[in-house]
Amino acid sequence: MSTPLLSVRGLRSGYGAVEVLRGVDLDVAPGEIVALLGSNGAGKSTFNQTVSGLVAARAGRVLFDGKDISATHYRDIVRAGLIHVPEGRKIFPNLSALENLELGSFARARERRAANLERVFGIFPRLKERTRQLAGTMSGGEQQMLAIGRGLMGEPRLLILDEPSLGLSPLLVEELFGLIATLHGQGLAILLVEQNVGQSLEIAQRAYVMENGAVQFSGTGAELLATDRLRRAYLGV
Ligand SMILES: Nc1ncnc2c1ncn2[C@@H]1O[C@H](COP(=O)(O)OP(=O)(O)OP(=O)(O)O)[C@@H](O)[C@H]1O
Repeated sequence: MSTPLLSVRGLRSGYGAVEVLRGVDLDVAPGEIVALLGSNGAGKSTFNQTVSGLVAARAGRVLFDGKDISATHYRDIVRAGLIHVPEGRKIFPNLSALENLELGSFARARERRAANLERVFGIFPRLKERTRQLAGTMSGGEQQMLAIGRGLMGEPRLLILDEPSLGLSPLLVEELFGLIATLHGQGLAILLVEQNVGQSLEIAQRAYVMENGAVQFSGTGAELLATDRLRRAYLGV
């Protein structure tokens, strides 16, 4: 593998007395889609939040583009180009769609805001029709597009998507995975946390399976599918 864009070693974190991550190792190469799989409560969101600086790392190293960001403020992590689209469509419901998008260039790429807005509208034409609508009144799918669009406004070098297909209709899920493939085609590196295991493995170059705060498996989708226990656990086949 080429020099990783994101390189995580021995990462530990948690909440108060609860230890969640128990020494996680994970890499994402430039331009790679990596799927992060695991059952509910395995620690995937905690991993994303720790890497993004929202939850403090207790031990271990997080290198982004070769620099240790394990103790860096989340704003400076965004400035470096690691942008996290959190689980649950955390948009600002009382701001318009346009204002939500503009907030995406608060810390990074502010001077290219207008050009990036046009780019996001090119990817999500539906958002262009709804710039003045309050984000909280948009449909679930529109809110998810808004959350991803806001992430793209900051010109990510690595985009972390936390369960982007959650609650979307099958047609929208198709559309979303097509979009993720398009972004990848444009050279973007993506860490994709998903419950849609089959579709994730189709577009990801590699996958990690996390259980109880530790990586139990890493390899290609084909290798994961060749492991009976994992195939049964994650695909039910
Ligand atoms: N703010 C918090 N305070 C205390 N415990 C938390 C907090 N957030 C998460 N946890 C606990 O950490 C563990 C891992 O949760 P996490 O959300 O990282 O898992 P996950 O793999 O993303 O799960 P899911 O797929 O259900 O979203 C769980 O036991 C959860 O209850």
